[in-house]
Amino acid sequence: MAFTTKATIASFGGKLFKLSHQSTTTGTPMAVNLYLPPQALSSQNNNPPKKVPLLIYLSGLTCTPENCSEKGFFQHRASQLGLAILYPDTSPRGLNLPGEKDAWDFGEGAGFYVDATQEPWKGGYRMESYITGELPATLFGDAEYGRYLDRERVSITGHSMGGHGALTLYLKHPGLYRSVSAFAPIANPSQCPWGEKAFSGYLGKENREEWKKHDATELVKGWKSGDLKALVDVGTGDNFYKQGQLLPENLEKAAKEAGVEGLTVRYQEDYDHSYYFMATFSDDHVNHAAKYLGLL
Ligand SMILES: N[C@@H](CCC(=O)N[C@@H](CS)C(=O)NCC(=O)O)C(=O)O
Repeated sequence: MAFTTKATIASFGGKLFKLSHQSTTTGTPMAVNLYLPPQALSSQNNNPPKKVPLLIYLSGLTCTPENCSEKGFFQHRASQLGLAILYPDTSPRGLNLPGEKDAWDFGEGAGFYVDATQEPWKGGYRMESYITGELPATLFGDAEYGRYLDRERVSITGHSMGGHGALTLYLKHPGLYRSVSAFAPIANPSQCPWGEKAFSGYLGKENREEWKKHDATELVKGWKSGDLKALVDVGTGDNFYKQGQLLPENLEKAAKEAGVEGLTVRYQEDYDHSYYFMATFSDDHVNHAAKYLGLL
């Protein structure tokens, strides 16, 4: 369903639009933020306006579309290059399922970008279908916003749970995105406490084979689509990294053993899990996407 525009905010010469739409995939209203750079907006009277490529940013646990729009600083470099950014939500909200709000790492704010197969989650917790299907289809088809966007040039990035989402959706859907990057991703969720909890709930405790289809370290072993075009940053001062929630080394090892080229993992000395880390390296991640989107 078409978007309702809740707010329009000037940012780095472009505009951030706070949007909402009724999703048939989740059965709920979904909030999403869209940043249009100045290059798109200044051509709004051209017929058609200049179409710019799109970077989809998937957020981490507890987040809404606001966190990264406000303090990730992606808009800074995106405005210079002419790149739109889409900030979706991290789960459906308002389904009022039992236990949905009991924990910060499961349920609301923690959809893990999978389509749940287990009750009571499978009706609405369908974030993989939402992010890869309904959301881009709605956006590119939207009379107001779709005309600025080039649906053939899309890349994906994300943080933590969203880094897991970016990597797995990229690996599961070859050709859908031109490149991928991730900040502090949950890189091997089948082997860490966050992933075990989420996959047990959404996919079933016993269905470990099913878990592998949503695990970047497992998926990379079957990658057959050439150079990976993947950039990953992890801070060595990140407590979640130290606790073994992220496991980027497992992803690196799996890619190496499978002979998959094009994965760059950088360990950034002292940086933590926060947006101080994200904002420091967001220019690099926008540049990475821009390279494959024909902007650099
Ligand atoms: N609520 C958790 C932290 C969750 C967390 O760090 N979430 C990250 C993504 S995994 C985030 O972006 N949080 C929102 C923020 O920092 O603005 C805790 O208390 O330890």
